[in-house]
Amino acid sequence: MSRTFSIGLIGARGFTGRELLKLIAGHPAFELAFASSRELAGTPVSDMAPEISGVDFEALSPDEAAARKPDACVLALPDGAGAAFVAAFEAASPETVLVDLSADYRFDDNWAYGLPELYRQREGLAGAKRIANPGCYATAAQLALHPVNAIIEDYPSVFGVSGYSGAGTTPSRKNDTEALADNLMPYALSGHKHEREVTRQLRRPIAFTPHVHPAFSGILVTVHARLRQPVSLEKVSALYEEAYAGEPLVKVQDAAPELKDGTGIQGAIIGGLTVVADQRRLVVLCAEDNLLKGAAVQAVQNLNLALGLDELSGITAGN
Ligand SMILES: NC(=O)C1=CN([C@@H]2O[C@H](COP(=O)(O)OP(=O)(O)OC[C@H]3O[C@@H](n4cnc5c(N)ncnc54)[C@H](OP(=O)(O)O)[C@@H]3O)[C@@H](O)[C@H]2O)C=CC1
Ligand SMILES: CC(=O)N[C@@H](CCC(=O)OP(=O)(O)O)C(=O)O
Repeated sequence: MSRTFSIGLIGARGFTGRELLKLIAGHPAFELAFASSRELAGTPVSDMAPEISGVDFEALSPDEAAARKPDACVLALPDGAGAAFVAAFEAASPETVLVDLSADYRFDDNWAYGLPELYRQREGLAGAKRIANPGCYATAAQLALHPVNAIIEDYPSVFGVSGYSGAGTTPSRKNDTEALADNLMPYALSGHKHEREVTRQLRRPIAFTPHVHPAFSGILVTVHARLRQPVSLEKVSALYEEAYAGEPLVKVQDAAPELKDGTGIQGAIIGGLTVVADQRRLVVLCAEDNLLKGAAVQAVQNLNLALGLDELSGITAGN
């Protein structure tokens, strides 16, 4: 009988929290230790995740959560809300693996940056104790750019669209379905946190503009990059095929993925590779689900690596 691992979840009522509940429930080696939600405290988790019985949501303080000493705890909280929980675990249960979904620790060298397909070795994700989960657009943009990062010039442009679930459960214009109806909503035209995040990881500036689309979830990024030297489409395609050959969650295809192709899948799709302008300009697209590869699925990959399990355990490999 292989060992099971106790997993705590803080922010379980959120859009990413809901997806994490489903993944934890379906994971062969995970057992939900607790699910924290202030609003839903006292109600059964099965109301949100029917696969999980016998557990109620709790409104746990940081100290109460840390005192439970789970093998791992996922923080699915808005930016800025996780620090008290991190401090409590550092004090009372430092051995607990922490995976944070917010942007709070992505720029902290003491936390591993958890995009396994690109950085599992560089970041030492296997056995890591503190893992910062990448942002949703940042995941798609890096999967699209990393294979050609050495042959492009600065300032690739990234046009991103995300479903409104990306804005979280706190009401805002970005998750206002009436404002979004028949609309496409640009925001953070420059300086978005994912611009800084991708720049830090790829060590090059990018020009990123996000937009919200009317559907609940689904991310599509369209990238334009200038090539240092003329490169044929065949050579560029070979770079992507090689980069993701052994990665079941990243599919490389010829056709440009549409938004819906990435919605609801656990991985990401790269496609639409185009080389124009005397072979000096590259176009590439990436589609994913902001709540899955953009958040919860990636968090499970990171939990698996941190706990010494197969990286895709509990995840249906591929798209
Ligand atoms: N949505 C997405 O597509 C993605 C989101 N992320 C990031 O993941 C994190 C979670 O995202 P998401 O699920 O959308 O967020 P939500 O806002 O939907 O959920 C967060 C939950 O945390 C709880 N919460 C809020 N503030 C506090 C607090 N101060 N203390 C304790 N609990 C609190 C709330 O539940 P309650 O009030 O019931 O306690 C809330 O429902 C965010 O940092 C987000 O930026 C990352 C990638 C993709
Ligand atoms: C539509 C929308 O609002 N999306 C969010 C991205 C969610 C996310 O990945 O945020 P973190 O980087 O904090 O994890 C945004 O642009 O801020």
